Amino acid sequence: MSKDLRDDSEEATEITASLNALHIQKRQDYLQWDDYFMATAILSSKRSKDPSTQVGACIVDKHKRIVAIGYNGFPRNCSDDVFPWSKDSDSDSIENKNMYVVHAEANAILNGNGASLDGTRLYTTLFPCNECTKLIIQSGIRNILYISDKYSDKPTYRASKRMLNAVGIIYQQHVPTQRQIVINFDDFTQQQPK
Ligand SMILES: Nc1ccn([C@H]2C[C@H](O)[C@@H](COP(=O)(O)O)O2)c(=O)n1
Ligand SMILES: [Zn+2]
Repeated sequence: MSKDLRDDSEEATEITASLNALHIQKRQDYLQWDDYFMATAILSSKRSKDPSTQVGACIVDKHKRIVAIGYNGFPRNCSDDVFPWSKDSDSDSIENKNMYVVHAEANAILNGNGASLDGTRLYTTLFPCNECTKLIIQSGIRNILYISDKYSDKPTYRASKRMLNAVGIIYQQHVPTQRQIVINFDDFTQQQPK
């Protein structure tokens, strides 16, 4: 390497070091988009009252804008304290929660406030069932990212994949770029001016 080039690269390193010291370089550990949207779905799932499985969903348009969020729960005005959370009784029983729960994906689609969902991506913490898949297809969602596929052997979920494959909606398991995201309210309440 010529002396001039070495001098230049040394100077660049020094400038980077000075900028780092002044904290005016952009942060490197910011959330990646897919992690951000899936984390939003996870945060939404925390609102669910279902004692066994909490599901969250987040719908994002092509401009990376969140257009809707949802989680699994009973329909509006069907009290969480009156309707049953059990699924022990047989599936046809009116004491089975599945008679009443609106799935996270369905709630997200319904929460879209009438905005077109054409060409959007769905981030969901659990693979969509066949009923939600019908809504996903009809609403124009084109991609699905999910975390868990724990019910993949059930006919309901096999039917989902059959429909998704038939219409060419792409689904893939989300691979996070960071293992965890910690939310600590104290980080903000104790923030000082810099
Ligand atoms: N893709 C899905 C699948 C299920 N849900 C909801 C429906 C129930 O509230 C709960 C599953 O309960 P489990 O059978 O595990 O006791 O999750 C959903 O919202 N989206
Ligand atoms: Zn569903």
